[in-house]
Amino acid sequence: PRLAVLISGTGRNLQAILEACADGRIPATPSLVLSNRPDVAGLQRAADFGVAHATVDHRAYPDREHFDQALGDALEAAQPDIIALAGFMRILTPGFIRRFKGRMFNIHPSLLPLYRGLHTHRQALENGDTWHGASIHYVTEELDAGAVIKQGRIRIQADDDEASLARRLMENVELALYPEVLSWAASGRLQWRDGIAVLDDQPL
Ligand SMILES: N[C@@H]1O[C@H](COP(=O)(O)O)[C@@H](O)[C@H]1O
Repeated sequence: PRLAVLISGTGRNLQAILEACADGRIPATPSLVLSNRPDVAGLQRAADFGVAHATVDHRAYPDREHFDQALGDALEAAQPDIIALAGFMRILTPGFIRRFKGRMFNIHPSLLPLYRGLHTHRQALENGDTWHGASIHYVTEELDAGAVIKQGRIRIQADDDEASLARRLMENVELALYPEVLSWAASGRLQWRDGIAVLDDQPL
């Protein structure tokens, strides 16, 4: 299968995904990396792996609909079977989501359904939570509300601040979580059935 990845910045999740494709843990071919921001570190990571990459700059479009149309056309041209949003920070329109629904995943840095949207680390700290985590879910029209496939968690430490919590979550959870789920999707073990995530024929 062909895998496309959408990014907006640093690309640490992208790096973990491309490494897992390169060593066979994800049985898929990365066919395109798309960014909505030019000159971000993630694009250089794609270049280092020899993966096709491009920018569709959201600032060049009059509104979300026109941007999403262009983004969707660029994505479709790469004929991806699987699409991974990895630190992609644009809210996508329903029209775009319907175009790719059932084969599009996102990583969100919270234990969904807790803390949809932004500032998840800050909210977990402000609420005095014991646990914090990340979730891989299918992308649907409602933000961060698609079927959750897998989560990983860490215990919040007394001396944690937003930066340390984000770093520990990335290192201890996110970088392993996404390659595992994408290996399920690429091997055909994971399927989308009418809004439900199904692994090895068992609803999750
Ligand atoms: N959606 C969130 O944005 C961050 C992106 O980091 P990177 O993968 O671009 O380094 C990650 O923490 C991801 O969960």
